[in-house]
Amino acid sequence: MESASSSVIDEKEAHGAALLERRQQLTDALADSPYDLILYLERAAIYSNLAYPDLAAGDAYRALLLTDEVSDEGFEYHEQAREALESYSTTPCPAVLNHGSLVDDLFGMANGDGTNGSESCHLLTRLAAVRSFQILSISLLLCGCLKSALNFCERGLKATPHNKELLEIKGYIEQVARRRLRKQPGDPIDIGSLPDRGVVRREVYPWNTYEPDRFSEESLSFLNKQLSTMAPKCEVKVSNLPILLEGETNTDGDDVVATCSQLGVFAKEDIAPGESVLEEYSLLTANNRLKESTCDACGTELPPLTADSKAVSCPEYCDTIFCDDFCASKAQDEYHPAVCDKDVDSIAKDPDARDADQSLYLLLLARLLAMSAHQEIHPLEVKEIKYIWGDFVPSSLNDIDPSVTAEPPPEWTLPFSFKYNVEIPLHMLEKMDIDIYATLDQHDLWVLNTAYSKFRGTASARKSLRDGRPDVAAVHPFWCLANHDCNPNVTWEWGGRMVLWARETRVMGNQPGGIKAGEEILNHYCDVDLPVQQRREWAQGSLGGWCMCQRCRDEAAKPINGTT
Ligand SMILES: C[S@@+](CC[C@H](N)C(=O)[O-])C[C@H]1O[C@@H](n2cnc3c(N)ncnc32)[C@H](O)[C@@H]1O
Repeated sequence: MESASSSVIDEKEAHGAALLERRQQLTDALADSPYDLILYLERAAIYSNLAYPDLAAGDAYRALLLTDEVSDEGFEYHEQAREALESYSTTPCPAVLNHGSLVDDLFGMANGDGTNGSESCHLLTRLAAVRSFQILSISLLLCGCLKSALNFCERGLKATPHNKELLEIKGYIEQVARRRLRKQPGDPIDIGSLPDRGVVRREVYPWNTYEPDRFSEESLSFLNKQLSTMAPKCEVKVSNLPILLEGETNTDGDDVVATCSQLGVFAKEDIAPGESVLEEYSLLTANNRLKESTCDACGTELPPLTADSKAVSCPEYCDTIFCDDFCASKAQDEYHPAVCDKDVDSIAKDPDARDADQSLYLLLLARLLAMSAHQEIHPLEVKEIKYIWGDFVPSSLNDIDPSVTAEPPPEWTLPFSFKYNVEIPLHMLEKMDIDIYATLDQHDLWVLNTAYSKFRGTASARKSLRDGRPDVAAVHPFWCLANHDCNPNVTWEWGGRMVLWARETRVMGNQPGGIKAGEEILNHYCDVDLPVQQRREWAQGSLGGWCMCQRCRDEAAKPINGTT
C-alpha cells in the first residue's frame, strides 16, 4: 500500500513536472512571439514557483524593458512590442497582471473596462511595469541582491505608493538588510551600503539539452583528437577523485575516502623531467583595463610598438591591437567581426578594485558571446566551453524553497548579481546589434548562468604588476582538465600559450620528476609551498571544496610537535 509520505512526494513531483511543462510551453510561445511582455511575466511567475528567483528576475527585467519599447515610439522594437500587447487589450486582464491589489491600486477598476484599444494598451503597460518591479524586487531579495531589490521596489512604489505587495517586499528587504548590516529595528538604511552580490542555483537545468555526456565514447574521442595537437603524449580519461568536503574534517587519517568520477589528463607515454607536457592556445580571454598593452586575442603583453614591431591592428575600422598576424587572423576567423567597431570594448573596463574579478568573468562571457555570434553557433556549443564541467549541484539538491527573510540556501553556489548576470550582458548584446528578444534561445539567462558556472573554477587570472589587481583572465579548456594535487608532477606558465612542464623534482621528499605512461597529470591550483591549512584555504575557491589529496590528508593527520 502507498504510504502518506510517498503520495506527498508523488504530488510534489507531479507539480514540479507540470511547472516545467508550462515553462517549456511559454518558452516555445516566446520563440514565436519574442516581443510579448506578458509571456515573459508568465514565465517569470513559473520560475518563481520552480524556485529559480534569478531566472524570474531575468524574465521580469526583459518584460520591463519591453514596457519601455511599448511606451516609446522611438524605440527599436516599439511596433512589435505594441502589437504583441494589443492582442491582450480586448480580453480580460491577463491573470499574471491581476495580482493582489495591483489593478485596484493603479486604476481603481478591474480589466480596464470602458477603455478604447489605445488606452487599454497604455493601462496594460503601466500594470506590467509595476508587476515587473514586484517580481524583480522579491526575486532579487531571494538571491541576496539587496541593493538592486530595494532599487526596483522603490521604482515600483513610485508608480503605486500604496501597493500592499510592494510595501510588504520593502519590509522584508529592510528586515534582511538590518540583519546583514547589524542594524537595530528602525535604524535608517543607506541603499548605497546594501550588499548586492548574491548566490543562485548552479546546475544543469532540467531543460538544458546542450550539456554533453562527457564520459561517452563520442565526447572522449572528440576531446582526445583536439588534445593530440597540444599534448601528443597525453589523453583524456575518466579519473576517480576524492569527494570534496566543505571544510575542516576529522577523516584525514582514514584509509579510504569517498570518490566520484570526473575527467582528468593522463600520460600515454613516459614524459621526461623538464619536458613540455601541454601547450594550449586560447582565444577565450579577457582584459579589464581600457588602455592596456595586451593582445586582444591571446592576452599576452604586446611587443613594443616600434617600426619593426610584429603587433598589428585590426584591418577594418577599430583600434584593436593583436600581438602578431597569427592572433589577428585567429581573431578575425573566430570572434572579432562580431564586436569590431561596435563600442563593446569600453564596457566593464577599469572597474573598482572590489569588482575586478566580476568584470573579468563578464568579459569572458562577452568573448564567448562574440564567438557564438560570429561562428553562428549556440554559446553552449562553442568548443572552448562545451566540455567544461561547471561544478554543478544536482537540481534535486538545489530545489529548496528559500524564505523571503532567510539567506540563500548553502546549496546555491553560483555567484550572482543583477548588474553582471542580467543588465550588462543584455547591454553588451544590444551593442553587438543583437536582438535580445529574437535570440532568446541563445541568450536566455540560464544560458549565461551556465557559461558563468563553467568559467568559475576554470579561468586563470593574471595580476597587474602595477597595482596587484587581476586584470587579464583566460579559460584554457584542456589545461583545466588536469586535476589538482598538492604534490603535483607538473608546473605551469601562462604567456601567449598555457604551458605545462613535467617537474624536475617533486615537492614531496625531493623525489625525481618525470611522468610514467598511465600516470595522471597532476596540476596545482594553489601555491604548493604553503602549509596544509593555508593550501586548503587557498585552493578551496578553485577546487570547490577542502583539498583531500594524499599530501593534505597526511600532513593534516600528522601530530604537530609531538602533540596528538
Ligand atoms: C579545472 S577542473 C578539473 C577537471 C575536472 N575533473 C573535469 O572533470 O572536468 C576542476 C574541478 O575538478 C575537480 N578536482 C580537481 N582536482 C581535484 C582533487 N584533487 N580532488 C577532488 N576534486 C578535484 C573539482 O571538482 C574541481 O572543481
